[in-house]
Amino acid sequence: MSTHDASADHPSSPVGPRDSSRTPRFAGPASFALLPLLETVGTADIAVAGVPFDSGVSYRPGARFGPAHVRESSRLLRPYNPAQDIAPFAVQQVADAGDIVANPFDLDEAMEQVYQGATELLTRAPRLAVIGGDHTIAYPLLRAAAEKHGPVAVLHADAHLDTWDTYFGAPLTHGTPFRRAAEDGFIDLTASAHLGIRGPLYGKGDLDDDARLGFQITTTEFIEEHGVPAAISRLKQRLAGRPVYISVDIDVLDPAHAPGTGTPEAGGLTSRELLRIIRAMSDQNIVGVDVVEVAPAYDHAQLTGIAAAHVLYELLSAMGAGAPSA
Ligand SMILES: N=C(N)NCCCC(=O)O
Ligand SMILES: [Zn+2]
Ligand SMILES: [Zn+2]
Repeated sequence: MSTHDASADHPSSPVGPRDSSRTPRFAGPASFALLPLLETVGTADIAVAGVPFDSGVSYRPGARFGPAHVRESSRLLRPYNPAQDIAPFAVQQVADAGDIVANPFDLDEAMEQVYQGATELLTRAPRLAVIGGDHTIAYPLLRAAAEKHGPVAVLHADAHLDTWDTYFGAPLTHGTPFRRAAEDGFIDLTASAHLGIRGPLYGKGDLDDDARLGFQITTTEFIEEHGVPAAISRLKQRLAGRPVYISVDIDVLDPAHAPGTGTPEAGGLTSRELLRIIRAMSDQNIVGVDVVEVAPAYDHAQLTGIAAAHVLYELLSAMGAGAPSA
């Protein structure tokens, strides 16, 4: 066990998480992984930001409490990740930027606030790791990412396509962000993929619409049939060489692994499968990530919060190992 931060011996190296061998990890406020606040370190390589917003949901509400729950569930994370042989908070400065505020009563204004908030944060940290919030927030986050990098290859892990058209006539909901982002040119549709798709649809046409947009689908059945390594090489072939944005809807996991979510679907990935797939993305140029749809009111024993915290930790590790973002 290390008894000090990465920063203690090397003042110029990144400021690491609060040292939980000196201050109990259950004491004090919960930033993500007990990381320093962005306002303390000024600038960072990656800013972790919450977006407590769930006015886009079609079923169970509550993802507005996701950021606080994932932070609270992340206290046990340790500084060294043996699975990727990396200390993600020592090789890069990661800091918690707090929450981007979004109007819960005006979805259009909220989307603008998330876009502006992300854009402003990108002046202080070149890459963002966002905790949702419902999946609607991927739209303004992709807008901000595309403005910086051009259309991004999206790796979208989710039980749902999220390329539906409208709900009750509303164009922006948590079931539609990738359709809107595709229409607006934020996504490189020659290199984007859904992972973990399963469950009932409104009709076969949902798949036709999605295919017409240009996404590749790796279903849960594909993983069951061919295994995780085959899924990984399929995804890598698809993404290769592009700036990659990874959006993880926690409902990609089976409800046994992540019950605390708004639209759960049986038959999902295990957290072990998802973590392994994320690790394999460490050779990609990951320019931004989000982990969304954690709804703590439906969680038990922090199962979903801990899964989401580990997913984000693995993403941050992969970003630390991967190609530069610029
Ligand atoms: N993005 C998430 N989690 N769910 C979308 C579900 C859309 C529906 O109610 O059909
Ligand atoms: Zn989903
Ligand atoms: Zn989703």
